[in-house]
Amino acid sequence: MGRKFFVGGNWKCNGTEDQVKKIVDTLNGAEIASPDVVDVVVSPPFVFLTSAKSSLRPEIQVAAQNCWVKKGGAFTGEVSAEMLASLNIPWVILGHSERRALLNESNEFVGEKVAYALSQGLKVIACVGETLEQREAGHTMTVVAEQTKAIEDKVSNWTDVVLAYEPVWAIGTGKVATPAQAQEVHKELREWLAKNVSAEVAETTRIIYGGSVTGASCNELAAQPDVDGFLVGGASLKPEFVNIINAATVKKNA
Ligand SMILES: O=C(CO)COP(=O)(O)O
Repeated sequence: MGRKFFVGGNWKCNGTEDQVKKIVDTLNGAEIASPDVVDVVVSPPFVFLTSAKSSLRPEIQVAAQNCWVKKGGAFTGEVSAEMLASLNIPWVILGHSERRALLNESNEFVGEKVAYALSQGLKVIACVGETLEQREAGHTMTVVAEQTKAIEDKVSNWTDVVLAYEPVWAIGTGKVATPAQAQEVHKELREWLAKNVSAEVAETTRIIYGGSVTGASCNELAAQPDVDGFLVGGASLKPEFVNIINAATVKKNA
C-alpha cells in the first residue's frame, strides 16, 4: 500500500472574510483529483476555520495553524487542542518555522505540542527544516534530525502525523528546493525514522515538502520517490493551488 499524496495549504496570517470566500469558491468549483489519491487540507487563520470548514466541499479538510501546548486555561490569546477537537477540526500545523523563529518555539516545546494535540485526537502536520546558514555549514540533516527527535521523544504513535520538510531558505522566497535537494532530505528523514522509530513508521509516514511550491514546480517535485505531497504557502491563496493538488495524479502515474 503506497502512501496517499497529501497537499496542505497554509494560508498563514492572510485573508479577509471576502478573500476567504473567494478561495473557498474557487476550490469548490475546481476539478480536483479524487480523495482516493490525495488528502487536501487547507489551513485558514483561526477566525475563519469554522466558516471555511462548513462552506468547503466535504473532501477538503481544514487544519488550525497552531494550538496551545497543554490543556487550555489562563493563557490569554491561545487556542487549545481540545477546543479544536470539540469543533471537529481534524488537523493542526505545529512547529512551523515562522513560529520557531519569530515566537521562539524550541524543538522540545514543539515536541510537547505535537504529543498533546495527538492526545486530544487531532492529526498533526509537524514542520522541520534548516536555515540557509545551517545548510551552507553542512548541518541540514543534523538540524532536521534534532527537530524530528524532539517530536519522537514525546510521541508514541506516528499514525496521525505528517512530517513537513520546509527548508527555511525556501519559504516565501521564490527559491524552491530542487527536486534532488528535496528528495535527498526526504530520503534521509525516512531513513532516520527507520533507524530511530521503526521500519513501518518510515514506510507509512507521509513526508511532504514546503517552500515556494508553485503550479510550475510541483509536478517534478511530486515525481520524487520520497516526496509524498506539499505544504503550500503563497500559492495556496491562488487558483494554481488546484494544479498543485492535482500533482497527485502525476505521483499516481509515476
Ligand atoms: O511555509 C510554507 C508553508 O507552510 C511555505 O510557504 P511558501 O509556499 O509561501 O514559500
